Amino acid sequence: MSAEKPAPSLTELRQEIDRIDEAMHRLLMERGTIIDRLIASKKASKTGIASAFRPGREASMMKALAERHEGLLPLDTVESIWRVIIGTFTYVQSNYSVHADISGGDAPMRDSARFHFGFTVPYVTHPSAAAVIEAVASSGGDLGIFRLDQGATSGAWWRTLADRERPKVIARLPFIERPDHPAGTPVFVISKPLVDAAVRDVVLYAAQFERWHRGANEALIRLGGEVVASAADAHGLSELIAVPGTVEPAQLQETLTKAGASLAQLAEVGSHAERFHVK
Ligand SMILES: C=C(O[C@@H]1C=C(C(=O)O)C=C[C@H]1O)C(=O)O
Repeated sequence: MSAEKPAPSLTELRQEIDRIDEAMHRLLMERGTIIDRLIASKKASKTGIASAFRPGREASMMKALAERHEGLLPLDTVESIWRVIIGTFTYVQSNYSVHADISGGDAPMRDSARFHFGFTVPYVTHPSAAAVIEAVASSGGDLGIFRLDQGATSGAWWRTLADRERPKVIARLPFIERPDHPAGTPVFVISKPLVDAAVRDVVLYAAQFERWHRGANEALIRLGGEVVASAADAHGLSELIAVPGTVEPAQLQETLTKAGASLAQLAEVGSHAERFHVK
């Protein structure tokens, strides 16, 4: 009969945890030592350091994290830890605030901001998407967040992003989509234009129609696109349309026109990374 190995003592297990915690903390501090070089490199880039946020890089890091993850630690936990790390590392490169539209309630927006950017980054509330857009437009390098599923009363907020210098949508959160996400309210992130640092897997357009046709919906879906939001106003019907970045504006215009919609105006209002789902 072989003697059973005695169970490790609590003291031994705690020593093991202390060793791992110290190693993790030292690695995080080491990650921090890269910041000065990151700042210098971004200052030299075309986009500059006004906003250090690089949404394409973040989306691919979050996707890699979800694909790599295994074991008993919930994905919610590792995702939130890395969101805080990344949001804070972006903040220490160049301070920013997150402006949130709380017209649909503060709690889901606060959860989203804290989950995706942490507690070090200031959270500033506003009564509407329009107010968030203006706050970002007059800031140095702040971010704004608002819900995709705005009520009809919020109007066609996306139209105010159309001019070249205006803020643009740069990300859609959460990066890792799944049922029961702990901060899963779908939100757009806006910032001043990121020039060549924007990710263009999905491109968003403000489209103004004199007349819409149901067939245009199906034609849009065949292109891999969708209507994200719509609002009727004095100018007719205004839609926020998302299409894959590979679709040229002329192709989008032709597709909608051929399907019977009478398009008066089409303007790009931002772009974001390809959406990523896990079960
Ligand atoms: C570090 C960078 O800056 C930001 C912070 C990131 C991070 O902490 O990993 C990733 C992307 C950027 O939004 C970077 O551009 O690589």
